[in-house]
Amino acid sequence: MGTVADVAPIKDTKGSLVNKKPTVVFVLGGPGSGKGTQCSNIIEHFGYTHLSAGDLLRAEIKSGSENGTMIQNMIKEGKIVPSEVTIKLLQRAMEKSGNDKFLIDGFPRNEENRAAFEAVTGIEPSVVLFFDCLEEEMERRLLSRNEGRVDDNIETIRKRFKVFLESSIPVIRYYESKGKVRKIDATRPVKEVFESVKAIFAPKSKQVH
Ligand SMILES: Nc1ncnc2c1ncn2[C@@H]1O[C@H](COP(=O)(O)OP(=O)(O)O)[C@@H](O)[C@H]1O
Ligand SMILES: Nc1ccn([C@H]2C[C@H](O)[C@@H](COP(=O)(O)OP(=O)(O)O)O2)c(=O)n1
Ligand SMILES: [Mg+2]
Repeated sequence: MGTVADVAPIKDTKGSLVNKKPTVVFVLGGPGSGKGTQCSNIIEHFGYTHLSAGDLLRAEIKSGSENGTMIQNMIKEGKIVPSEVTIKLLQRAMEKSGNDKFLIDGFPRNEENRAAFEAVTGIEPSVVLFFDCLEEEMERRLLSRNEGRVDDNIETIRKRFKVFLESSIPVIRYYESKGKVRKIDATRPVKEVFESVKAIFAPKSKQVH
């Protein structure tokens, strides 16, 4: 018990999916905890499609969509965009990928995100990764991320930390109560964090000790 392989969809002898629902792993953790970095590592090794809710929202702003200004303003304030917008983007990206295994990064970020995703898609995550990182380390990382993001400034970062504690931690607690959370000490260097991540994804028979 405990690895993602243990809860992947069941296949029959010809390899067809018996359970047609996609496998979803939610990747959670505070801003700057390393979600995106570790997702890039995971997709290289384990055949998942990485969907970052934040990246999808930023692409929606760039595309000139009618929701663009609202999304931009909310991101700048560190607030969470209404679920219907984010879920639509996630669903579209899932369909477009053609894959049936997804790492959904930065979602669900509040109870509304969580309940709406489950109601709309009928999908529950197999596992929830929680990158647990010290706030001062996350702050250091965000201030040197250098991606030109409107929300990587100290004022917005403080607001994002507050939203994380007030709205996202309860989602993690919810999944903890269902035994789905795999907590990883994310304050360590990237390679060390990935070693812990690998142990969660690799089937036990293939784990290298
Ligand atoms: N374990 C780590 N140690 C030091 N820096 C890291 C680590 N993981 C990620 N970073 C760096 O910190 C910044 C935030 O990482 P990122 O993966 O974007 O986090 P998140 O998606 O959780 O906000 C990036 O500049 C990234 O290169
Ligand atoms: N489920 C989500 C995910 C992100 N957002 C918005 C609000 C977040 O502060 C920003 C940035 O999210 P993103 O996951 O890219 O940020 P970090 O990688 O945690 O630094 O996007 C959202 O409204 N709803
Ligand atoms: Mg990210």
